[in-house]
Amino acid sequence: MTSASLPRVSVVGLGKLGAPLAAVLASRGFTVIGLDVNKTFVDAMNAGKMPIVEPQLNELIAANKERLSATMDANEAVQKSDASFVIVPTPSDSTGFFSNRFVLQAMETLGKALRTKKGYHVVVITSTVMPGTTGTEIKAALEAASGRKVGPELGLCYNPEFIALGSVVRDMLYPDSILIGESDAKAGDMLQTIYLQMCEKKPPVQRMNFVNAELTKISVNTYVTTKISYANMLADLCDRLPGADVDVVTKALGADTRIGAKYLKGAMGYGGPCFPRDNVAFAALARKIGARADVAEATDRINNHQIERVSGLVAKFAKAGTRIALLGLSYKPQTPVVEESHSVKIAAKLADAGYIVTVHDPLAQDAALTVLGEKVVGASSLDSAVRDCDLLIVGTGWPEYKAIDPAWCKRNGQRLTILDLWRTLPADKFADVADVLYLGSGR
Ligand SMILES: NC(=O)C1=CN([C@@H]2O[C@H](COP(=O)(O)OP(=O)(O)OC[C@H]3O[C@@H](n4cnc5c(N)ncnc54)[C@H](O)[C@@H]3O)[C@@H](O)[C@H]2O)C=CC1
Ligand SMILES: O=C(O)[C@H]1O[C@H](OP(=O)(O)OP(=O)(O)OC[C@H]2O[C@@H](n3ccc(=O)[nH]c3=O)[C@H](O)[C@@H]2O)[C@H](O)[C@@H](O)[C@@H]1O
Repeated sequence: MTSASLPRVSVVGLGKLGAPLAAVLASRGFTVIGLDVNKTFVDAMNAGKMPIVEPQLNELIAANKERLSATMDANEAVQKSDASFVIVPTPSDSTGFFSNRFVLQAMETLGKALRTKKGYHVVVITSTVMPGTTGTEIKAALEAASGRKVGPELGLCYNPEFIALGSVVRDMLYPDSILIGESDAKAGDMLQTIYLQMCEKKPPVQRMNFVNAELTKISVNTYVTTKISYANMLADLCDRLPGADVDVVTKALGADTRIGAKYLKGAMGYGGPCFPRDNVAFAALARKIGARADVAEATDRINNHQIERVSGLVAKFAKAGTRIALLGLSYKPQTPVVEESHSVKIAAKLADAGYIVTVHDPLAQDAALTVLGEKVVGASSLDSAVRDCDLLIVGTGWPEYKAIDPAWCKRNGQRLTILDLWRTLPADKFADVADVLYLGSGR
């Protein structure tokens, strides 16, 4: 299709997910206008450089400038588009439910703008929302603000993304499948057309009603976290069984196609802005409506237990007052995000237990220090962190740490203990100077 024959798209919320979606759509020929309440992001998109760490993002924005713009004016965004993707935050509340307050604000501004727009428009909710809310409060807010009924003149879809930070662009271009919850076939057809043009390899498209799509989104994340906690439960077992090695067991397990090898590494727990909260939301929903969610609840408990598991192990090797260097603070490598990071939680727990903790991260050190405050000290460099400690912990498996020089680990007549939570360091390289202990293997 030519750009002129494609639907024009607006993306509401130019954050970690919205900015890459806008850039990927523009790179596939769509004319895209971004809308955000944050002027910094709008200006940055117009200047061609977003302050978001995501591979390929700024290259795509720069290469597709002529089809990509951003505004703070909802009227402009609505007038210049046929479909609006809403990707605003849905923070968890104290009960574990996601709050729709930003989505409802977006319905209000989009709805008002739609009052003066002629012709068909589809509103697509991409933010993760609680099952049962697109067809109720979100639809009601859109209809009230726009003065239109969802139907022939106004489409509504729930269309979550299954992308992981650090590979957002690739995941958008090559998704396993596309999930569309639709108000009616006309709305779903337009969204399917957009995806079949946007994705490099045409994915299967699963179309359904809103609630099934909403449930599928949090079920995928909840199921995957179950796999991770299962692997961590195995790792805990292997720690205590002489000769056992969790990598050997999970490799064999994953070879069974009913199980599969992905997300089955027995190591630390899962963190980040999505996995922990989606799992908790799933369980909270089940409890609210009288269903059971024992698996999700156990998954969360095992995940939280990983912090105790590591601090218990540290206590075996080090007394309070010991200088510990903790390397890696982001919730996974290649991102500055520290939300629900196990490493950050471990750093706080060790500091509270009286250890002297120095932390290092290639990208996330400042963000982590904002959370940890003065409990810990930020390292001035990787080598100083390694040289000036009595116990070294590799908490997040950044590839950079593979290059640690064994000479930095030399201690006067003593061997350094290294707890390598993700089995990142090549143990043999350190054989002369340090004992590298991997979690998940019986010693
Ligand atoms: N980041 C991720 O890896 C994924 C996020 N999600 C979901 O996507 C949603 C957004 O997540 P992120 O992009 O990470 O959030 P983010 O916080 O990085 O970005 C959200 C953006 O929305 C803007 N915004 C807030 N209210 C607005 C409004 N009324 N109108 C216009 N813009 C508004 C903010 O200024 C911000 O730029 C959440 O529901 C999240 O659960 C889903 C899958 C993956
Ligand atoms: O709903 C979301 O927002 C997204 O959440 C995750 O994406 P993300 O959090 O960016 O990152 P992942 O790479 O999946 O890692 C999540 C966490 O799981 C951990 N993990 C991963 C794999 C594994 O075997 N074990 C394990 O603990 C990682 O270290 C990390 O802390 C999902 O992978 C995406 O499909 C989903 O769209």
